[in-house]
Amino acid sequence: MQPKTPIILVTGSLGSGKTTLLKRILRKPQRRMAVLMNEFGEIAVDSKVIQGRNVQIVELLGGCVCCSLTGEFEAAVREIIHDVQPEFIIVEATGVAESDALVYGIQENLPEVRLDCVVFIVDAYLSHRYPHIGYTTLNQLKVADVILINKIDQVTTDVVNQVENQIRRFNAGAMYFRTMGCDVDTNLLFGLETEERPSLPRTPHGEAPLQSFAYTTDARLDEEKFRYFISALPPLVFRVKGFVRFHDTDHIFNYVVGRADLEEFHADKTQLVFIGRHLNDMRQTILEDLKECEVKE
Ligand SMILES: Nc1nc2c(ncn2[C@@H]2O[C@H](COP(=O)(O)OP(=O)(O)OP(=O)(O)O)[C@@H](O)[C@H]2O)c(=O)[nH]1
Repeated sequence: MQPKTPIILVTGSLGSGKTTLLKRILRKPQRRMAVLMNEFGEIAVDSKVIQGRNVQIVELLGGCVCCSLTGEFEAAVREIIHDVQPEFIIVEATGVAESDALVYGIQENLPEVRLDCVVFIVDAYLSHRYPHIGYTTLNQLKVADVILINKIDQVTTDVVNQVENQIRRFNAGAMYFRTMGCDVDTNLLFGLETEERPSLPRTPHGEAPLQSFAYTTDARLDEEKFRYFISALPPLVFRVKGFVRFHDTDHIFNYVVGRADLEEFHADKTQLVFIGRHLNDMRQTILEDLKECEVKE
């Protein structure tokens, strides 16, 4: 059984740092990733070009592939999955005015993929100088799960606060990161790694650090209780990822800032990694709540 291919959508205004983030993600050498772009040739490439009907694929060194859209988006995604079987697809959605339509299209029309995370990148300097938020930006902003306030080296902390406050008015539910050169921990952001990392000492630019912990059990969980538990997770839990076993089915479980996804998949045990801010304070309660979901044999 092949699990769904996760898609990460990277949006943001011109010059905000989308390619910078992509390059950071692509540094993970051992993952097979495909990057789908509207424009071609931004990322330095070396080697063979595969021309399909809907997509032009360039094999990069290190197992990543770079794909440029030449036909329909959905057909291109299918072609990529068929031809290169990536572990992740990253879509740089430059110039996509209707991000909500793209998100809807992915969720409704592409059962072979799972929308993993929608990232929106803000240029802190430009957002301060030109605070008007246009239609495209607003649309991208509203559907984002993760918002990077980037280029904070070019402005004061007060300005960063102002920019963030203005943006939060349109999307209060997203997870915010203040970055220079999009320096987020991409492993955590996109769940590229699943093993437990109990506490992450890096504190980027005065923000509370991300923390994580894992929960593992051989017991099966009561589905209804688990769904309720997830719906009641505090907003500082940014991501949950792993496997969950119910009465008669096993699943891959993914949760990103309020959006949960269960996909049937064989698992030997329930194993979940929680990532968020101030998690160490909530860890005990979360573990106790999960214990309550366990079905007693
Ligand atoms: N000062 C500063 N420059 C940055 C930062 N992040 C990225 N840049 C620079 O900003 C410029 C634009 O970054 P890109 O990553 O190419 O932006 P983009 O969103 O992909 O640009 P388009 O594809 O043209 O929309 C590049 O010169 C980056 O090196 C940052 O945090 N601070």
